[in-house]
Amino acid sequence: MRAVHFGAGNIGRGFIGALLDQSGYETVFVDVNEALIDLLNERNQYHVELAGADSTIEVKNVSGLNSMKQPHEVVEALVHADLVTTAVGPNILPVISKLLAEGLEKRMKEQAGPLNVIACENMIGGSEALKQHVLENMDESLHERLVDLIGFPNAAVDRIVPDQHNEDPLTVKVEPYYEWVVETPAIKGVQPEVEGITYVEDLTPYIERKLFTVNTGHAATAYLGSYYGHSTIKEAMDDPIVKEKVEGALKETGAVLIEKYGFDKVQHEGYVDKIINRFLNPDLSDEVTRVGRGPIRKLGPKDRLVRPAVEYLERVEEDPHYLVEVIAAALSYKNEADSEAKELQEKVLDHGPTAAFKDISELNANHRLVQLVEQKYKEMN
Ligand SMILES: NC(=O)C1=CN([C@@H]2O[C@H](COP(=O)(O)OP(=O)(O)OC[C@H]3O[C@@H](n4cnc5c(N)ncnc54)[C@H](O)[C@@H]3O)[C@@H](O)[C@H]2O)C=CC1
Ligand SMILES: O=P(O)(O)OC[C@H]1O[C@](O)(CO)[C@@H](O)[C@@H]1O
Repeated sequence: MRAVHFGAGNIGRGFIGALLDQSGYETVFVDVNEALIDLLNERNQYHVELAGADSTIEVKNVSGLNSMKQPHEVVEALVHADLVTTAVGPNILPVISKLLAEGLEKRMKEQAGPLNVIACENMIGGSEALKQHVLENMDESLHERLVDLIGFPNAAVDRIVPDQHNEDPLTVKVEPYYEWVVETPAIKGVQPEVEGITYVEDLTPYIERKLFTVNTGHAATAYLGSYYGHSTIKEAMDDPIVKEKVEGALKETGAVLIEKYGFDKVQHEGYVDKIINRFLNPDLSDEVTRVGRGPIRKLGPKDRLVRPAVEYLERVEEDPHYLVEVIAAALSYKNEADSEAKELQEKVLDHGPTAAFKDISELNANHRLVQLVEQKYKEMN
């Protein structure tokens, strides 16, 4: 079996690639990082270290293609693939969709077999969004065929893989925990057999529970951590002021999730505790700059901060004080090395924090959340 995976980064190598190998796939990584691609082709294998577990996984049967220099080879690989996965980041999905559309078009002309494309990104509806980008890059006469033959099942992926510099650039250190959930209704043909995938009928509760707990908690730690002068997630969580506020934010998202999906309160509290312990893993050093990367995306209407805060106002009918503070910290977040953080601070400077937040969150000026954030931002700056 052959898999084509876009993005040979932390999650690509440290999570998806490892499971594909364990499931018997030969994996072709497609990336723009020439050094990584060259090394993958030189060695055809790499190591995944499980942090704190003193164990290493050898990942074999891998190779690489440079999408900038070898677009024709990528198209050919897509024609013969049994599965396509991505872990490139939400903002890169439109970028890879052009080549993906070309490959799928050729595949549909040369063979009629169905195929599934699974976007493994931190976003709601990632595969569906990729499908829309692919359709935009494909002649309309082929749309019906694509919809019939190519499945884009949405997925939720959870494994913390910090940025890292290892002696061997292919080696990647990951936390032992992982969860990969894929929804079944959109699958075409045979359900891909991948060890570690949990298939579910309805992904919504899983992706929302994950995004509004792991990712809200992580983002809260990053933005509050940065506000209080910390540089790593562990350092931030060791600060009782930050920890109390992160736990408060997760109580608010928990209240939304419990009300919305009927989760058991005690079980959900156990899930939150487990996640906070994952943030505290002493064998992983995660920078607040990685976890806080892309603050404009993270302040978006459907993402981990604004969406649960809006739903808290609607469902719990109280003010989400902790989430408001996290949002105000996110609006205050500065990092010259992060293009979105720079753009955010330019927006705040040019238009003021309230107009910047209103624009990014797509909320009306008179929305209660906008008013609360405006007030909190003033107190904090
Ligand atoms: N790192 C983590 O702990 C987790 C990350 N995720 C999600 O996984 C996705 C990837 O994140 P990471 O692996 O951490 O990022 P990363 O930056 O380590 O990897 C992204 C890879 O995509 C490659 N890339 C960029 N442009 C490309 C293009 N046009 N074509 C092909 N490849 C391209 C980059 O060169 C890089 O190797 C994101 O959506 C993230 O939210 C999800 C769960 C955990
Ligand atoms: O990858 P993103 O969406 O920029 O956000 C970083 C988040 O992704 C993760 O790497 C994995 O869920 C978390 O560590 C963090 O919450």
